[in-house]
Amino acid sequence: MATEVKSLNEECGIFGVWNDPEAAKRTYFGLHSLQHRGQEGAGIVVRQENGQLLGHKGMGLLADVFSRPEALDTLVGTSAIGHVRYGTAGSHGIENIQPLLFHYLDGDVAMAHNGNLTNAVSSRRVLEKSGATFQSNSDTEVLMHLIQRQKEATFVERLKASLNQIKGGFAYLILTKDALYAALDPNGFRPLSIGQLENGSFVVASETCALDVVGARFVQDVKPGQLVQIDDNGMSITNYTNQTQLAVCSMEYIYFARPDSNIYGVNVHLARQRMGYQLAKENPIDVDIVVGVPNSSLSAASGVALALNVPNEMGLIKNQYSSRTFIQPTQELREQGVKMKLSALKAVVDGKNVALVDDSIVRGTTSKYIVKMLKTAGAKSVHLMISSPPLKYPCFYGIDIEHTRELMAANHSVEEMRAMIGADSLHFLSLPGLIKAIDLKHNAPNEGLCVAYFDGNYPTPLYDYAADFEAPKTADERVLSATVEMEEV
Ligand SMILES: O=P(O)(O)OC[C@H]1O[C@H](OP(=O)(O)OP(=O)(O)O)[C@H](O)[C@@H]1O
Ligand SMILES: NC(=O)CC[C@H](N)C(=O)O
Ligand SMILES: [Mg+2]
Repeated sequence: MATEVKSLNEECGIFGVWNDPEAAKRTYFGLHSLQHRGQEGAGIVVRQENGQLLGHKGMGLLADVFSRPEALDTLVGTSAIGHVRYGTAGSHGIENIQPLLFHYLDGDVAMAHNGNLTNAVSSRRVLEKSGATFQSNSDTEVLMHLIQRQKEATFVERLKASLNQIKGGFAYLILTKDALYAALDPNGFRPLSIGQLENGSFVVASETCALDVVGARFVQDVKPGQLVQIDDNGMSITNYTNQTQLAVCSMEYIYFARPDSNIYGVNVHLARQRMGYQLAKENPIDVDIVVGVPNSSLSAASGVALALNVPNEMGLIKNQYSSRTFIQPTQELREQGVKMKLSALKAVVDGKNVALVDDSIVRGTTSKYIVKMLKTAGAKSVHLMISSPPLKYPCFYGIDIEHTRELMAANHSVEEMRAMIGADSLHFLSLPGLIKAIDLKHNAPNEGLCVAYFDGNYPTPLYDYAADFEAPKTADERVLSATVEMEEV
């Protein structure tokens, strides 16, 4: 399967609007600002005047999917939802591109989902046994079939009952002829914000950067366990469950979200800057310049430079046209991908001791290559500073972090990693340092953050994933298994 060069894969972006004459175009602009969250495919569904839903979707970037003006012009209606996808479950084909659209006798339903359900496979098995026929093979669709099987009288009641049956991470937007619904999982793993346009219409989006782009005023974040209903009477918010505890994904702050977004009132750029600041306070190294790895680490690099009191220099350039490089996932081609993406500035790094700042190490491909590149460009020494703790555990709630076996930090000590990467020193931000830097101050474990990728403490049971979950081996276990393998030879 062809895959993108990126090793930390994005998740999905969702956007919805109710009662706006420019619903489809508004959704297009909102989705455009969420493009960083998913590049596999995109789609928009509108509610037409007769109450029926009409959609257009395709593979690739939003601008490719809507490259012909007619595609957007035919989506006439005053309410819409849209989606940009990076798949976490099911195949990567057109059948799983969202919004998913269903036609029933009592009305059409469309849904867009960011997150990953942890009980989708087992739920689907039960649903199929009782006669359900799925149109896709992604986890998202399970919710629709659950809704159809509930006995309650109203759609809202059936929806609430179904939301209590799905597990894992989800931010859902659901469009019917009567309303736009937004629902967030009981841990609030994924961000979701409500805004209001000048004409009074409500919009809902994965990130606040999408509210800004369509000219909406921020109203509030959707909270864990909430169901928001927006219709011609305005907006109402209820809870479909009271068993909630905030555990918003810390990787949103570290890497995924756009720097101009705010999640639970915390600006992403400033949080990254504080991560860098804290990282340098924990590791006060002696260098001449700080260089951030573009783009996602530039905020953290500014914080490192501030704390070390040395210049923050542009020692690396990112080719802005390389992000769509789909290649076969071999290590050699991955390295070629980094080469196409980043170049060193000899004029800046020659003869310098460099603090190189990146937000994370997944496989180590980027770091290994950049350290080599900076040294080739004349850097005297390269000290790699990572503005998050070592990534050791996979994510099951909606971001596609590789399997344990591919995570460098799950399989090697920090000193082993340093040697493999070829850096003069290697430093990570501590977990308490990360929590302090994000500064959510929420009354929940880790101040309301999910940090399972770093400490393996998942806030929920893993359901369908529990059996296959491979915890990283300790150093002793690694030695033991290597010995067993040798004996077997
Ligand atoms: O250790 P690795 O396997 O190389 O993965 C880590 C890198 O991946 C991410 O960047 P990415 O290249 O995905 O995108 P970015 O340009 O948005 O930072 C992350 O910011 C690190 O730089
Ligand atoms: N990255 C996501 O949020 C993906 C949503 C959904 N699980 C899908 O695979 O389509
Ligand atoms: Mg990067």
